Amino acid sequence: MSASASLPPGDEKQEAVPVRHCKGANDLDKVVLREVRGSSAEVYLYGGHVTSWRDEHGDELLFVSNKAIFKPPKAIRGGIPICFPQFSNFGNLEQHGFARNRTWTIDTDPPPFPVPTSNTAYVDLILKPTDEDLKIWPHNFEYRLRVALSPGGDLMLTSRIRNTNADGKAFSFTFAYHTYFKISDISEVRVEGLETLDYLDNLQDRARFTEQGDAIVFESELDRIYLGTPSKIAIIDHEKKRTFVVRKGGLPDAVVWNPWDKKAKAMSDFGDDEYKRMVCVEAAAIEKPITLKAGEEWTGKLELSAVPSSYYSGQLDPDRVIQDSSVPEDSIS
Ligand SMILES: O=P(O)(O)OC[C@H]1O[C@@H](O)[C@H](O)[C@@H](O)[C@@H]1O
Repeated sequence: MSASASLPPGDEKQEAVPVRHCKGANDLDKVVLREVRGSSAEVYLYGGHVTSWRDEHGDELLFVSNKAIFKPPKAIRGGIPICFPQFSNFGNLEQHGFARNRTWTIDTDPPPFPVPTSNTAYVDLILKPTDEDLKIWPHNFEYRLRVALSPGGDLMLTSRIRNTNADGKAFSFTFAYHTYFKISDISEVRVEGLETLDYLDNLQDRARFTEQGDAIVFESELDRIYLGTPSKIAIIDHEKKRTFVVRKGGLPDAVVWNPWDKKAKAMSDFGDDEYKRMVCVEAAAIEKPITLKAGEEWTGKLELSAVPSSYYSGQLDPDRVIQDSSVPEDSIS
């Protein structure tokens, strides 16, 4: 059942095919991945952007705004935008870089890649700079993104970015998988795994603080870059009795963001009350930009699982959450 999406655009009615290339909102190309037990994911070629991840019951796990604009050049509000080659305004490019509003292509012949376990549905995408891109960021690169859905329904994103500069020049970039998780109610959610860490507070000119709480809870706007984080972070949704587990490799930092009411109202592509149903926890490399010499490649991985909260019952101690891993460490870093 493993398959890459080299299939021609087709009709979504043929349900059994695990990887399907078809049309999404506003006729944009998208790829649908289906896993044998019923979970699924959707990836738009616009942005190389995952817009849906559903569990085996069909429950959506990612937040996408009802007001999201599926139309270039605006990035899609929700899902997993890719921030590259710049996170936020850490540089002279547009906010969060340009990868999230470029149209990627399906990579039908990616270079050797660890073979996914059988029954994994996946698609390989590629982004290369256009002449226009090279005017604003004068570096040649090949960005290969694999989006995969495991037989258990875990969503796995692997980014491989190669410096293909012919002039031998190095380049540096910052990066984030800007994941919007769908939650029952922001007041019922806590994020564990970031305790005692230093963070830069985007709401206070990026001043540096040390996290004092047992876990992050939300009572107002929050916009922080946690530094040097463990490879595992848990988002616990008490009302839904569901825990999202974020595992990351090659991405030392983690951004936590909720816009709260005022900023929600200021965003044209976001509903006034939608901040209650989302939280962003973003695996990132920000404080220390990644530098690639000509010919070098960097890999950044994200693995998302959704498990019943009882899975962690009695072991919400953050150290336990971080150390208890069902994924071998070497498969993620
Ligand atoms: O509106 P954008 O460009 O998608 O950014 C959304 C948010 O993205 C977060 O990653 C930033 O920390 C926030 O400061 C920002 O507001």
